[in-house]
Amino acid sequence: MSVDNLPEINTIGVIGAGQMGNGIAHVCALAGYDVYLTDINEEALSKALNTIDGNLARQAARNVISEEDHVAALKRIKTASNYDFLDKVDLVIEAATENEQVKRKIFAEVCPKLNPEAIVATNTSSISVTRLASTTDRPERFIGMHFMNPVPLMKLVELIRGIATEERTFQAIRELTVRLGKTPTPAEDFPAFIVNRILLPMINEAVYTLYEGVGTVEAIDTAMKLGANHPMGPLELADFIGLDVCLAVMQVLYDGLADSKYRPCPLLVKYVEAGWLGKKVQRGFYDYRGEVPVPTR
Ligand SMILES: CC(=O)CC(=O)SCCNC(=O)CCNC(=O)[C@H](O)C(C)(C)COP(=O)(O)OP(=O)(O)OC[C@H]1O[C@@H](n2cnc3c(N)ncnc32)[C@H](O)[C@@H]1OP(=O)(O)O
Ligand SMILES: NC(=O)C1=CN([C@@H]2O[C@H](COP(=O)(O)OP(=O)(O)OC[C@H]3O[C@@H](n4cnc5c(N)ncnc54)[C@H](OP(=O)(O)O)[C@@H]3O)[C@@H](O)[C@H]2O)C=CC1
Repeated sequence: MSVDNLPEINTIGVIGAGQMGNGIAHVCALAGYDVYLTDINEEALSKALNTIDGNLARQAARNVISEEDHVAALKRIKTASNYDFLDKVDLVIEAATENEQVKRKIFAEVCPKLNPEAIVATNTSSISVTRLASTTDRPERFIGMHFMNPVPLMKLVELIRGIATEERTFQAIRELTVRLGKTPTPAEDFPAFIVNRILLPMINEAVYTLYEGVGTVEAIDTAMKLGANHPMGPLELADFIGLDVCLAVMQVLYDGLADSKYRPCPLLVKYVEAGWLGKKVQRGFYDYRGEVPVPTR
């Protein structure tokens, strides 16, 4: 459906400066948008800017972008430790922790400070967009915009309409996605959408395979890399995504679809309870503290 006079998007606020937030800020700034990046954790903000700088430098060194693009993109990103910038943005992309209560609290604080026309997008991996939208003052201008990790490299963005999402909101975010150099794919608003409905049960099954002693960490990852041509083994990928995110998605699938086939593996639960959340904390199915990753089982 074509919709005239789509809302103009020039300035974007990104909430949550973890691995996804920094990737989203990176691609938005590189595409010419002004970006405000915020997080409850000030340390996360400086770490995110360093990561973005490093990733842009790597792209420039490999001639994917020019050095001028690198410098200009970095200049377009402002970090903020409060929400004073919100009246300046046309779009907020929420990329905070995968926890419904955290996200609801963010929307409750953010929405009253936004321009009434501003769009709110969530990068949630699994949570109902309709339910999140219903907690805001703008379900018509609320949408799921699910980027893939690592954001600067992955081409896909799943777009998820909530039940009330207006067509012009969908089309504006679709157009933005294309301007970011990504391919949008619509997904219906059911638990974990498309990619994670398929990918996360595969990862959970890999953890069961480890739990039941069918293979070691190394054997399972080697088997799937060489036997199924996956770029990363499932346990390496779980560490890369974050084991907390993997568990949260499995829990949403298990609760939302009420089917025991989505039961999170107890070993995945144990790793999360230990705080061994994967690469971002240097330990998960591999220990990353040395020169090369060492399997932890
Ligand atoms: C959980 C959810 O809600 C949804 C999800 O995101 S699920 C996760 C989806 N993502 C995946 O499945 C990723 C699977 N892995 C891969 O595709 C690949 O391993 C990979 C693309 C991440 C890395 O590829 P690789 O060839 O092994 O790595 P490497 O050779 O080091 O890097 C390839 C390029 O990526 C760049 N790169 C690697 N990691 C990067 C990162 N985190 N950020 C930015 N750039 C990165 C490198 O600079 C390199 O660039 P050039 O090709 O220009 O040299
Ligand atoms: N990891 C992945 O591969 C993918 C993740 N996603 C989704 O993206 C979102 C972010 O995930 P990811 O980047 O991996 O997670 P991270 O844990 O790397 O980052 C989340 C960041 O959000 C911060 N945060 C927590 N509460 C608030 C708040 N109230 N206001 C602002 N910031 C807050 C966290 O701070 P602190 O650490 O101090 O709590 C942390 O810095 C999740 O919804 C996730 O499901 C989507 C696609 C892929």
